[in-house]
Amino acid sequence: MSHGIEPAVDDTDRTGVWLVGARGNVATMSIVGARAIARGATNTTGMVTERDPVSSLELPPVEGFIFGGHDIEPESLVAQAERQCDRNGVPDADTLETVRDDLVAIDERIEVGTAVNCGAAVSEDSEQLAETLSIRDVIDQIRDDYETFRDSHDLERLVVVNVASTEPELAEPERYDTRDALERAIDEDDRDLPASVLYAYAAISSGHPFVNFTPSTANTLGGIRKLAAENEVPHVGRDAKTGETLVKSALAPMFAGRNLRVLSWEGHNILGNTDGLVLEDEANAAGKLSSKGDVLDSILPDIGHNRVRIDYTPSLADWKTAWDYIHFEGFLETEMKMQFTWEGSDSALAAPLVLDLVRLLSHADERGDGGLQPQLASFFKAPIGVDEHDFSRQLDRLYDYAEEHR
Ligand SMILES: O=P([O-])([O-])O[C@@H]1[C@@H](O)[C@H](O)[C@@H](O)[C@H](O)[C@@H]1O
Repeated sequence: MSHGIEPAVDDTDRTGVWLVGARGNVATMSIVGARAIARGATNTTGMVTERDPVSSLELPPVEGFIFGGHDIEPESLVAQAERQCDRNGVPDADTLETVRDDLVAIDERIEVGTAVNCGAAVSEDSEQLAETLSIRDVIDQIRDDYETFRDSHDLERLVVVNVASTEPELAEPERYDTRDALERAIDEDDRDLPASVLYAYAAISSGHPFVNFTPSTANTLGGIRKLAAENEVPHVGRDAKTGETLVKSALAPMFAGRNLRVLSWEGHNILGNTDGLVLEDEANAAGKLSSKGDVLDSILPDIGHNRVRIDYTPSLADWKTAWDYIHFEGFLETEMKMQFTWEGSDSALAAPLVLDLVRLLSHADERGDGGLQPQLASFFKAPIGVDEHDFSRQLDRLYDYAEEHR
């Protein structure tokens, strides 16, 4: 039995983290971050689970995480991390050196995945599971990869996290609203099902908690939600709230609370990483644009004009800039303006949340709490099954949960 190179903190608590899109920016930064924490090369700033009251829950230590994953990107994890270090300065060169051997070991556990129905922007120049396989065969292969990983590392639990590029939206998702309809579609080799659904189905039908960090369809399908509820498997999503939308969901309640009428809110996002490149394709961008825009519609139902743009600016690499212009009206019909600029390292904002979500879903799984996890809504732009978008109210739910279960 190989435990890989990473030290486990406690042999009875070995949590496996299976990243779909394991060589992408967010996955690479999550792995680098977890291993840097384990090796004492960085601290846990940015992790919600390291702050009271959430830190009082019994959560698996990040130092004990064992990583594996799927990807269609053949270039190694080390090469990805080196590129991020050179282009973005994150991680810095010293941190990268500290975790380099870990990355080499983890890279050997990354299996070839599928990008079926992910659009040309994602699947060009990739290595993929053979297109001749049936949908059922692809699911079986994915499940096999999960189980081999779990068994060979003697894992207590395996949490699957989708951090792959955003897929185009699935047309008529209500076709798969029941478990029967979804399973029949799989048996009939329905070629409309996208990769995220296959990964989510493989995970949840095998009893593995699932996180959808992206806007892709995955566990939002009715059939998958029913399967998770019936099998009591915890799952959560979708589209992590890391930057501009995080600020919006904290700021918009202020306008609502003071009865200031927002006439227009323009949000312009520019970034130069692979996510930005994929989102150049209109079909892939549709889901992201709607989860970013819907937050304001829900907090400010009488908003006059609400628009979000995302543009690819290659030279910015992973440094995402958002410029928001808010035109609003106050007493005596006085028109006023507010603007803000957010400049964030896209992956460094996302990575600690990946680690938090693995810990929190493991906690739910350990307690036997299956199905959706509404206490985790603050992590997402479009939390499945939760209508509340106000960041501080969402956080209250998490804090109440932590107080109750500490
Ligand atoms: O969280 P946020 O800054 O509003 O939204 C962001 C998107 O605008 C961006 O395109 C994507 O790359 C980020 O991962 C994140 O989802």
